[in-house]
Amino acid sequence: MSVPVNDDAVAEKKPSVELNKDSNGFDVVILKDRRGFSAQVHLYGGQVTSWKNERGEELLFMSSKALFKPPKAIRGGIPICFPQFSNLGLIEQHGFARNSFWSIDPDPSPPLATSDDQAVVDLILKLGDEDKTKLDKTKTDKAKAWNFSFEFRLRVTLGPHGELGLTARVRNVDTKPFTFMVALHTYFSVSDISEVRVEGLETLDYLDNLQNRERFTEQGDALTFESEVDRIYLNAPTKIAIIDHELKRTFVLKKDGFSDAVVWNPWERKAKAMVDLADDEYKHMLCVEPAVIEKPITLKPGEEWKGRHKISTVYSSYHSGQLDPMKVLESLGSFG
Ligand SMILES: O=P(O)(O)OC[C@H]1O[C@@H](O)[C@H](O)[C@@H](O)[C@@H]1O
Repeated sequence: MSVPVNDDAVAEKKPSVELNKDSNGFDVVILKDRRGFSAQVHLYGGQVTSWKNERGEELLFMSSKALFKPPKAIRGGIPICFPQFSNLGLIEQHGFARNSFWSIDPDPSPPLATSDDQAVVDLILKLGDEDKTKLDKTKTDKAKAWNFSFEFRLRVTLGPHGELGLTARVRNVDTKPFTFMVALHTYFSVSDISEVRVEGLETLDYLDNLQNRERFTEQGDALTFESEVDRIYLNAPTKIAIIDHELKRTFVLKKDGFSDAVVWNPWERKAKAMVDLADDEYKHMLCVEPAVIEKPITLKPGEEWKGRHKISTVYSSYHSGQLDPMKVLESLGSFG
């Protein structure tokens, strides 16, 4: 059941999209839908940094200590890991997309678009032959180790029911093949990590980043959290649900083109060691990230890869114990 809205008020509003500046002077795109949902996308990182519902409540987690200081990545929202995940390669941790300045994509035109039921922005990060020299100067030596001409297009959409959609497309415009990993490192805002469970990953195999990426099989009914978790779930299904008992709110994730899903919470000790996360903030965040890690993608010249990530919220009157834990995903069958 979604939160009731006044249909007359909804009919009067139109979706909107505009380019603006944040308080640090960074370029941001603000999307608004008819119901009062909104999203903010920073051109720095091509990163969604806010997604709010019609009551103005933030649905993504953003650290109170996030640094808006390039080349540091912004801690929260949806950073993009590309062309490498974590330290699984020669270049910097999680790649360079999250600390590069993206542009508004002039193709398709117009790049900031609205229709009756959605607001859209198209961003691009590219490295063509003519850009290589320019980008090389701004990149660390490590990033130069992945030196191919590519175009990464990101479409961010705020849909008719406030759902947030990200479509990622990577095209090889080089003369040589290249291989990459990618993750949409989504930080969800949760009431209290101890009150949250994740459904959809039961019985899957995962690589445990805390144990030298050894392979295990998930045993439990659903994932719950009582200590640090850092796992790459392999061949993850299309739908995953994050159920927040305290808020009676479920995030429904639908993905396409991303074979894996990362689940991460740093917990107390690691949070304390992170300069851009307050000590207690690990309690209010959970990362669930559509990703391609175990089997990286190779594109020949001219080829393109596409992946989609769509998130929506469902509010329900159930609370812990009232609903069969295995049935939440099934009961969300109408999600398109
Ligand atoms: O601190 P970073 O580079 O943003 O990474 C945060 C976390 O990102 C997760 O996706 C990884 O699985 C973790 O291992 C990592 O610690």
